[in-house]
Amino acid sequence: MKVTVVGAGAVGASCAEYIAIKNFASEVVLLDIKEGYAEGKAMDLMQTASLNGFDTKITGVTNDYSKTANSDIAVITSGIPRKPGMTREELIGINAGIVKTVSANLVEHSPNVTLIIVSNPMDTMTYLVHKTTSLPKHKIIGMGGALDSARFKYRLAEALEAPISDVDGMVIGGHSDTGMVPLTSHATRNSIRVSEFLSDDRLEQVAADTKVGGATLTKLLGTSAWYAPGAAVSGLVQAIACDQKKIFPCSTLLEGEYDLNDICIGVPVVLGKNGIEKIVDIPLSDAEKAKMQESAAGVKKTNGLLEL
Ligand SMILES: O=C(O)C[C@H](O)C(=O)O
Repeated sequence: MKVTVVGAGAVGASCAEYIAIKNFASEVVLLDIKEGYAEGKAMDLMQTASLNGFDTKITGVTNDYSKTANSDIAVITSGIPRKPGMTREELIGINAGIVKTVSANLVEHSPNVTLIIVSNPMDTMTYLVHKTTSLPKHKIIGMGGALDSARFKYRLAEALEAPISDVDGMVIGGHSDTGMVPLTSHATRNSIRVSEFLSDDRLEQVAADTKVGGATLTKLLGTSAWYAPGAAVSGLVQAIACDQKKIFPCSTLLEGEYDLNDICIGVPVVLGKNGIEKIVDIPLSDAEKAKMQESAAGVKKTNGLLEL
């Protein structure tokens, strides 16, 4: 199993590290445009192999896509991160051109690759990859919901004063400060609905804190987060590589599901060796349906800025 990670910045390197530590891939190629940078990160990570007990071979390359040839899965983290006070949508001008070039190069050298898009604004970048590559829709996956759901579970556990392993919950919709739809009515603590433990006001606060999860970290760190994004990507890569058939919310092209068309947005999907193997249509309340439509309108507005 060969995995390429494009972009050796904090998110790309953290993603490569988690993939290696989970020890399911034979090879990870880290690619960056900055001369020697990916090579350095790869060497540093390889020097943790004996300490962390993994056999994954990590190599770094400077912008040489021939070294990514025949990748099974490739992750695109390239582009610029946002600064405090910015929205993800503001990155479209720079990141769209980068994601278009990177995805074309990856597909040229690995025509059967499954792509995972992390660069922001992620739902729009995922749509761009659909519009500009020949890959089938099940091989184009946007990573946002897995991360947002992890942040939702963190906030739920905090409110419940419970261990995170007791908590389950999912965030669908667009990966944006206003577009996320945390499914509070579906969230559980050990199979019991969290509404049995938390007031409506507290649950609303949990949802609000979840939606600005990335912005909160960007303010604290001066740039966007990397550990949870890297871990979330590694979870998707592992589900595909190991044919786990796990359900994650991912951004995928919708053709009628959730009453949406011609848009990539986060919905629950089954991930296995074929990439997205199924879109799971779950029943939503009227309020959740309305939020999903509102979220989709925001994503479509950003998609409208693409020069296709
Ligand atoms: O918040 C960001 O800009 C980066 C990423 O989308 C995140 O949610 O951490």
